[in-house]
Amino acid sequence: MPISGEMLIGATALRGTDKPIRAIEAATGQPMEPAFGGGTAADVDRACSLAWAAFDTYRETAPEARAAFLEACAQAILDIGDELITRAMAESGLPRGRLEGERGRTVGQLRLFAGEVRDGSYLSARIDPALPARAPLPRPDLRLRMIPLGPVAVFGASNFPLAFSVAGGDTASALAAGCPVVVKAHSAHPGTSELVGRAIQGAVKAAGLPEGVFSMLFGSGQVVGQGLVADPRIKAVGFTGSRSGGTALMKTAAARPEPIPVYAEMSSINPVFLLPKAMASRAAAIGKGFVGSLTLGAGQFCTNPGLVLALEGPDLDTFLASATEALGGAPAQTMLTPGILSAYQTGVSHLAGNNRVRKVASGQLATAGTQGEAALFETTAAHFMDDPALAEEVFGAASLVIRCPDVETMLRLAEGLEGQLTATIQMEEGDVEMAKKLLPVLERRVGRILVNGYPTGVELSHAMVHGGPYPSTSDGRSTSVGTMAITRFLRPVCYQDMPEALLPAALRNDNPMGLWRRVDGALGQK
Ligand SMILES: NC(=O)C1=CN([C@@H]2O[C@H](COP(=O)(O)OP(=O)(O)OC[C@H]3O[C@@H](n4cnc5c(N)ncnc54)[C@H](O)[C@@H]3O)[C@@H](O)[C@H]2O)C=CC1
Ligand SMILES: O=C(O)CCC(=O)C(=O)O
Repeated sequence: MPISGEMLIGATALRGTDKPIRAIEAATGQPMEPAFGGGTAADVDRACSLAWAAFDTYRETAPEARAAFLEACAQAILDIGDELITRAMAESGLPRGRLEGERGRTVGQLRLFAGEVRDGSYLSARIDPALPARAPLPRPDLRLRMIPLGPVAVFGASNFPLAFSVAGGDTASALAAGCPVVVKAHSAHPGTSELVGRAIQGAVKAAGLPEGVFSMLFGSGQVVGQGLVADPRIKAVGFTGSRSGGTALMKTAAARPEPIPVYAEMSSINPVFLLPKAMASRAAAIGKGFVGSLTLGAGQFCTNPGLVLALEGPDLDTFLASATEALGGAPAQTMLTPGILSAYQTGVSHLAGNNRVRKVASGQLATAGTQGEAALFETTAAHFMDDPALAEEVFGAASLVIRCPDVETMLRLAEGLEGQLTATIQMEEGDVEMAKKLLPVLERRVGRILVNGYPTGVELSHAMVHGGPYPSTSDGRSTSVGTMAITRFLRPVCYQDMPEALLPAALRNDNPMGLWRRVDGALGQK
């Protein structure tokens, strides 16, 4: 499929007339063909108008039709073939194996949501039958179902050009909920975005759905990004990126005459707690495993383990020696964009230049100006507490180890952390008492707590939480990965004393959708 540089607005493809964007080949730093015309305010208006026009029809599609559409999107992405992988490799610098895996995850996500739509439990159907004889007052007939919020603006992420981008988790969950989607493609991978966008556009057409179910725009954060979030027909926002970008969108959304929810995944340093018995039994193995997670994808994961907390002592020295050795074998890696590389280098040089921080180890030296070198630093708990800048995310393969004098200090540091996507505990049976103290603190701070693993690599499943308190996300009440993500784009409506003829299928007496429903408080399939 030739990449044209056009935006996709409903069923049409057109060239934006605002400042053009070119992808930069990540490995060489050279601009790539073609140029992608940027969207204007008029393009935003057209995409939002089509999305709004599509909403009432799309939201009432039968479960089977919507599920089949999601599966058709997945198949259409696979049908692009190797061109998708080679273009994504060029634009992102990520290796083939990673992108093939990411494509599998993207497709798997769409299929998982197809299953969720068929299952129907997300509708949360509840029926409280009327109690006309209740004294002192009769109870009316009350029925609840979840309905979709409306068109959703989705911002593609730079670091996952497939799984968190045009057809990524936010798009999949919004479409599953019954919301049309307008994507602002990330300028780092416009060609990949166009290929995926055309696959979705084709699936919309083949399913006979209204064209406004999906649009995709290129352009600037100011015109297209802000324009979408301010548009009155957009009713929710999904975003993965920087804290400054996410908080700017939160402000715009909150300042609208009708404020809307923003689900922004932003910065997280994902603390790893190394408990004493685990360190006594396997400090060297933990050091090696940690470096594997730290350097995955050049560290460009929001789940990257950027902070390690451990007790002072010889086991910590063993951990550091092992991590140093593993880092010595870690090649420098191409980073996603010149901007992300330069932000990473600035973050690393701030740590290196901080006289309260010591550089422990480095990865192999860069062989090209587009590569980032991994780095490991250490400091003391006292210095960490004194200098809030040390808790800021350095997006890339850099991490800071905190030497804690005792368990109480480790707990105090945990208590002082900002909201995080994940926290990891490395522990053995003998660490249970300490872990019990840590757990309530972490529950208040993070979205996913894992034991004896590493935080990078999020599973697609029903119980997954990929979210967390601010600033890891703008709204810690939900997840961006896993089927629970559908709830972000839904709200409840209650139908009181509604005649059967007006009730949605989910709430009719004969339960034509065969849903599990809560009838008079009891869950059952009736
Ligand atoms: N924690 C995480 O998951 C991630 C964090 N980042 C961080 O973000 C930095 C920059 O990377 P990007 O991916 O380019 O993120 P970014 O936040 O700069 O951009 C993401 C998207 O939001 C838009 N945008 C940014 N600021 C905006 C604003 N004020 N108004 C409207 N739209 C706006 C951009 O045009 C782009 O489409 C990285 O160096 C890293 O620190 C990046 C990717 C993932
Ligand atoms: O760890 C993962 O698989 C997901 C990471 C992520 O969501 C991100 O980097 O934006």
